[in-house]
Amino acid sequence: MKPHYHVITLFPEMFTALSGFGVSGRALRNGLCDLKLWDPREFTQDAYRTVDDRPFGGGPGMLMLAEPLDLALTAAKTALRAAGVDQSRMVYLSPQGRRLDHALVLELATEPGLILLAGRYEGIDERVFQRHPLEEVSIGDYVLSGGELPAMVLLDSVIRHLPGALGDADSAKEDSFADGLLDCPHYTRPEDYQGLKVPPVLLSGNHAAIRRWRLKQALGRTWQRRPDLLQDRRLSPEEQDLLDEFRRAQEA
Ligand SMILES: NC(=O)c1ccc(N[C@@H]2CC[C@@H](O)C2)nc1
Repeated sequence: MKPHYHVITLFPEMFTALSGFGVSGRALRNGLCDLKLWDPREFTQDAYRTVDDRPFGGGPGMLMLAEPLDLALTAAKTALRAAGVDQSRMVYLSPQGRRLDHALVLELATEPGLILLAGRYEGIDERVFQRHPLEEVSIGDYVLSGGELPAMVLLDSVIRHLPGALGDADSAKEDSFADGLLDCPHYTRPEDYQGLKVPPVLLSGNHAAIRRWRLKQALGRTWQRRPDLLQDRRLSPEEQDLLDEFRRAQEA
């Protein structure tokens, strides 16, 4: 059953960046999933279609009003139920959230429905969280002007895991983070670019040696750049040997 992704956003046109290009665009076009955008402004009842107001207690900027968000979230839930999806995970993108990582992406990729709330201004009225079981998710420790780009980052990474989204060739791209390591270096034609050569093993046709070389490079890079990832990852005897080889070569 294809997953249904619903996003509450004041700027639905931004989402052509996801729906109009590449892997995510093809997945949507091919019906591997669908995307529905809900503009809170459509759920206002005043003549000025007001979606924001000043914060109680003072302070800079504006906040998104609870009512238009509450009505839009409820509309999305109702649409999902009509499509046969009873329980959808509801996510609010914010720097206060759980960090998005491979594990969370895999979890979200199994959901038949997702409702994402992309905020603007300084944020949203807290009472929205009392009306809806929103989980907060962050794509990193920095502040953005809106939740739309984080929503698209989340959806792009999730869509890549849907069956059929990636051809077999591309799915290798997932392998590195899937096995808890950084990616190895990549090379394509020409064999000699401005005097810079391709590692001979990659031209050897010896697939066992190529696999080992790539694994060694991935282990070495992870050790150099993200040793924290190696904390949580047991190494096989072969992997330990390859990493030792890499480190000895570094020290030589
Ligand atoms: N790091 C992140 O994932 C992130 C998410 C949202 C965001 N900004 C929005 C604008 C107002 C409020 O809704 C939150 N910034 C950073």
